[in-house]
Amino acid sequence: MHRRTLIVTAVAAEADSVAGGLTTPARPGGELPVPGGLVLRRYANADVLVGGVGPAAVAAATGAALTRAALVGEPYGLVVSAGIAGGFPGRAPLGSLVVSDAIVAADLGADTADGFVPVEELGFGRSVHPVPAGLTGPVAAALAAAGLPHTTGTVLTVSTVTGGAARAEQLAARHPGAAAEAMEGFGVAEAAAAHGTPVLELRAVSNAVGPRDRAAWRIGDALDALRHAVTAVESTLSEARPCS
Ligand SMILES: O=C(O)c1cccc(C(=O)CC[C@H]2O[C@@H](n3cnc4c(=O)[nH]cnc43)[C@H](O)[C@@H]2O)c1
Repeated sequence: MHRRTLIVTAVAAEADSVAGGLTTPARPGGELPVPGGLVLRRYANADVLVGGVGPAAVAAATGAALTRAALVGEPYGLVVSAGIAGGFPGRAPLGSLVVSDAIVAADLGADTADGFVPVEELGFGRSVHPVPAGLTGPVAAALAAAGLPHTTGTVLTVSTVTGGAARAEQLAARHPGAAAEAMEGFGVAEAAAAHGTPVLELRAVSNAVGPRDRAAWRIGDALDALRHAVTAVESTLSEARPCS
């Protein structure tokens, strides 16, 4: 069974890479306005949305697109948070891809004398969206079949880009399964969950998580990797059957 996928990026350059990787044709009419001044780029099996940087902006944008689709009786079957990311050293090298097995809001909680406490332990909310194995596995297999370097792991969502070794070590210690950090996945996942829609995060690594080193960023390579990844996983996204 085919289903339509909503692919959400933070910025237009990422959406260009995603759209450039899709091999199916653009839908007649091409672009569709969404409440909030957003625009959906429409393709045969997927729509691409530039949702903004950070979890709050992207949650609002994703919610608007999901609600529009539901109201016109064309709900999406899958939501994908896609873009560039920081990779944890030793887990996700520059230019490689990360497929989420969980999406975690790494700074949603409280700082205490005993260290960081996630919201669940404070007694409210959630900071983790598990990704169905029936999504992660087939998407990773499609990347492998295309010969694209990748890893599966937790993708952390942060509101502040990590810029030092101490913070990188703290995050890696707190989340041993973490492969990458970015700024939108958890917002996309919250909106998808509100609509009962499965969610996956797909990231291409542009920089290492750790001390800030602008000269070492490889944003162009990561955008190319994202485009190749989308070509490789396009049919899997419409066909994979999520089952936890
Ligand atoms: O100024 C800096 O030090 C800096 C370092 C890395 C990325 C940025 C960005 O402004 C990009 C944010 C944008 O890209 C995603 N992204 C890419 N790398 C990372 C990262 O290491 N940590 C968190 N987010 C990253 C993110 O999803 C945003 O959309 C600035």
